[in-house]
Amino acid sequence: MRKILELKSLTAGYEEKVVLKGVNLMVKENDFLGIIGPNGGGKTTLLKVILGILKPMEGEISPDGSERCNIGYLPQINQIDKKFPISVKEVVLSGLMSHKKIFGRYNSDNKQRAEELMTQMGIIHLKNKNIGELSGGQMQRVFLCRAIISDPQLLILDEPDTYVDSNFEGELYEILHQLNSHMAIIVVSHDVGTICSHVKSIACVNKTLCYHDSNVISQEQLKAYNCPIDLITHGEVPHRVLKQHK
Ligand SMILES: Nc1ncnc2c1ncn2[C@@H]1O[C@H](COP(=O)(O)OP(=O)(O)OP(=O)(O)O)[C@@H](O)[C@H]1O
Repeated sequence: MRKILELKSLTAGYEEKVVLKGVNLMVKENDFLGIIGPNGGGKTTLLKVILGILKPMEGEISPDGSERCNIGYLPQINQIDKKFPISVKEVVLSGLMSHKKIFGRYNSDNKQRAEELMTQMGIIHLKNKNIGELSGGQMQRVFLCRAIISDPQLLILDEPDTYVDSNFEGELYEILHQLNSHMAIIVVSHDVGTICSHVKSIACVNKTLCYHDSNVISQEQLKAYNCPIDLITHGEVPHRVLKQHK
């Protein structure tokens, strides 16, 4: 499997504050990696480094600069300015912004692809609405269309299950599995049970990164993670084993 991104001995943070230290991670085509970790553990910071928004303090990211693979990104919905006057259709097409000339127009193929994606996500009837008029779940679908319209090599989703009802959650992971046949996926989620039942590998991020080349993590392995977490497993045993009541 071809490598599309690698982080080596990476340290990253903000001004004097070190958030991530000694992080090593390799992403290969068709990987489906789930990132879990406590609040403030550094998951979003890791995504910012991968996206090239945040420069590492130390370490190496390869390929870098203009060589970086094409990345589609679904941000946390609460980070989006809902007052910005832009229609659903324009948001979806804006995922192609870096692929067209400045002031260039979207061509008919671009518009057709946007319509296909909006139909697939069940939001075609909203295409002329202003983004600020949508519910959180509808907005998730719009931004997912935007993230995949350029057919990226790597798709990154930051908490895609927020605002999403259980019907669409099933559909969402079905769509992600289809996309995973031709793109690598990294998904950050607090819904550990859901994420672990869909991904192929897991990274626990809490200042350092512990990588598990499987979607099963034992309690022993979680000790390295250094924070309380449910036991995640699949098959004969329940998906979550919660602590006993005292
Ligand atoms: N722009 C910033 N400037 C300074 N500190 C920041 C900045 N962004 C995040 N931090 C700090 O970095 C640490 C890691 O934040 P980050 O957002 O990466 O965590 P996270 O694992 O994504 O958390 P959550 O699960 O709450 O989304 C936190 O202590 C946070 O306060």
